[in-house]
Formats: sequence, structure tokens, C-alpha cells
Amino acid sequence: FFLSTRGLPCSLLNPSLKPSSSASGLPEYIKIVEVGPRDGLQNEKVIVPTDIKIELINRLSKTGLPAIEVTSFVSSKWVPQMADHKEVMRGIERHPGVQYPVLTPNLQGFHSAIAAGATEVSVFGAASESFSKMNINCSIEESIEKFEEIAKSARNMDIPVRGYVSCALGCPYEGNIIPAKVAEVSKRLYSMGCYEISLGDTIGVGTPGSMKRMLEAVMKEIPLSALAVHCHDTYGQALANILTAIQMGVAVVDSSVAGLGGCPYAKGATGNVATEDVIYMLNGLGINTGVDLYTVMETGNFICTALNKKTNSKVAQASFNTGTIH
Ligand SMILES: CC(C)(COP(=O)([O-])OP(=O)([O-])OC[C@H]1O[C@@H](n2cnc3c(N)ncnc32)[C@H](O)[C@@H]1OP(=O)([O-])[O-])[C@@H](O)C(=O)NCCC(=O)NCCSC(=O)C[C@@](C)(O)CC(=O)[O-]
Repeated sequence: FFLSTRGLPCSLLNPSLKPSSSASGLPEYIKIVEVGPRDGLQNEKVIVPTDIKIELINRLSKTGLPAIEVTSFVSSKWVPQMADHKEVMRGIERHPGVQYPVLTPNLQGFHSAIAAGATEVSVFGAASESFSKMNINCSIEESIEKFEEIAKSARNMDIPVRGYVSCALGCPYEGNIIPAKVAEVSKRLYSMGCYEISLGDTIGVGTPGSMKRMLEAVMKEIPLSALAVHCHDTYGQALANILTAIQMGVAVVDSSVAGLGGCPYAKGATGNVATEDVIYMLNGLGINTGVDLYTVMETGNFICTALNKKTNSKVAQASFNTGTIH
């Protein structure tokens, strides 16, 4: 165990120094879906300038991340921070091999997204009726109808659709959510053609125990290869929950640079798990992500400076404390 010049243990900065994880039974490769520019920024009270958003995405594109969620084509009355969705979508430099999904709650959002150049969309449902109503102003059933319209149009245009299920481990309005409800909504999204279902612990209340029970229920309905986890870190459980999910074979993890994030319709929920912390853990497990940790930390530093806030990434904090990252 020795420190690199950047204040990080060398073996964790450079995963090639670690043995492959295949022997451990864990996935050899984990796909990281970076949600910082969307989930991370949507909760910021002060409107972030469009050029900062574009610069953030352009920097993230150079880190090796395979997917970066760009923005949301939602109503600017509901989420003012995402009002510049068209400009952001049109302004970014797209790197070959990187996916740039955007959130679309209805056909109106889908058509605006496509007109702005989106080539992948995400629909976002919930396993809680109350959250669905508060977040997208309709019942779960009504939301499924809207998502089916999107899925149909997307199919005709060869646009991949990802599906979110929020409140998979708890709801800010209803409390506990039964795993069977998460499995039911996930199955409906998968059946309509969503290629991947991201299970959101929207308010970060889950534990490894509730994650395991929820995944067991969902895995009865959907192939493991189509599952992702999306953990907020409100109760400090996110990394433990992610580890539980990957031990069960989940190989796609959503995270947010510098741990930015939160949902405007989930009061009290703090940021997503930090991308830096997830990569550090996966590097330590010998799992390949293809992402350069140091470049992500530099990008985290860029956005935290622009937002005038402290990073939520423990890895970045530890690294800053050594005084070796500028
Ligand atoms: C879904 C709506 C639009 C329904 O909102 P609504 O008021 O029911 O919509 P409506 O169809 O009655 O239309 C009302 C107005 O909204 C406009 N409108 C209608 N649709 C759109 C659109 N797509 N884009 C832009 N404008 C739109 C429409 O044109 C009209 O404008 P007006 O005539 O009044 O000027 C609204 O509730 C909304 O925008 N909600 C977004 C909420 C949101 O973005 N939440 C955060 C993301 S979810 C999340 O963070 C969780 C997640 C994904 O990260 C996973 C996890 O952590 O669990």
C-alpha cells in the first residue's frame, strides 16, 4: 500500500495493478452511467450557466465514461434548471462510443429531444403513486400510457429507451414500497421495450438488506443484464447498496460526479453516490470501468468550483486534503 503522487493509493488509481475480479465472481466490467449533468444539476437553486453545463459534459466525455445523461426535456415551470435543454444538447461535443441519454416524460419532451439531436431517451416512472403524482403530475397507470407512446415513436426511429423506476427502496410521501410493486413497474417498462431498467433509491433510504430483497423480486421478472442501480447517499448507504447489487450480478451503476444531485420532488434527498467513490471502490475490487479516476476528480473540481460548493466525494475530499490535486 503506497500513495501515488496524487494522494491516492496507486493500485486504486490504476486498476491494471490489481488482479481481475473474475475469480471473485463479481462482474468483470461495470458500466457507469454518469447522471451529474442532469440529476446532479437539476436540484441546484441558482441557474447554472449553459456554457458551464456544456463544459462539464465535454470534460466528462474525456474521462472514459460510456454514458452521460445530458439534460431533461421537462417543463421549465417544473424544473427551471433544465430550461436550457435544447441549447445544452446542441452545444456538447459528442465523443464516439459515448451514449448521451436525456429524460423525456411525454411525447412533447420526446419530440423536442429528438429535434435537438438526442439519440437516446429515458422515461422515468415510479413505484409510488404519490411520487408519480408529485413528480410528473399523473398516476403510475397514466405515466405508463405516456411512456408507451414514447416507446412506440422511439421504436419507429430506432432510438433506444432507458426506463427509471423511482422510489424503489422508499418514497418521501408513502414510506416503504413493497418489492413486488417495483417488480411490476419494472416489468411494464421492460415489456414496452426499455432496454435497461434503472432502479432508483430516490431518497437514499435503502440498506443492503432492502436492496437485496428488492432485487430478488425484480430479477424474477427481468433479466439481470437489463438492470441498473441508481443510489442516492442520504443515509450513507449508497456504496454498500451498490456492492450488494454487483454481488448479485448487476453490472450497470448510475452515479454523479462530485456526488451532486437530488430530486426537486423528493424533499431532503441528498446527492447521488459520487462517481469518484464508485470508481475507487470498483478499482479496488479489480473491476474494469474504463474510466480514469483522476480525470473524473479534476472534472468534479471544475464543477464544484463553478458552483462554489464542496465536493461530496470522499475520495476527492481525501485527495484534496493531501494538497496534491489542484
Ligand atoms: C411531466 C410534466 C411536463 C407534466 O406537467 P403537466 O403540467 O401535467 O403537463 P401538461 O401536459 O398539462 O402541460 C402543461 C404545460 O407544460 C408544458 N409541457 C408539458 N410537457 C412538457 C415537456 N416535456 N417539456 C416542456 N414543456 C412541457 C405544456 O406545453 C404546457 O405548457 P403551457 O401551455 O402551460 O405553457 C411535468 O410534471 C414535469 O415537467 N415534470 C418533471 C419533473 C422532473 O423533471 N423531475 C425530476 C426528474 S425525476 C428524478 O430525478 C428521479 C430519477 C430519474 O433521477 C431517479 C431517482 O433518483 O429515483
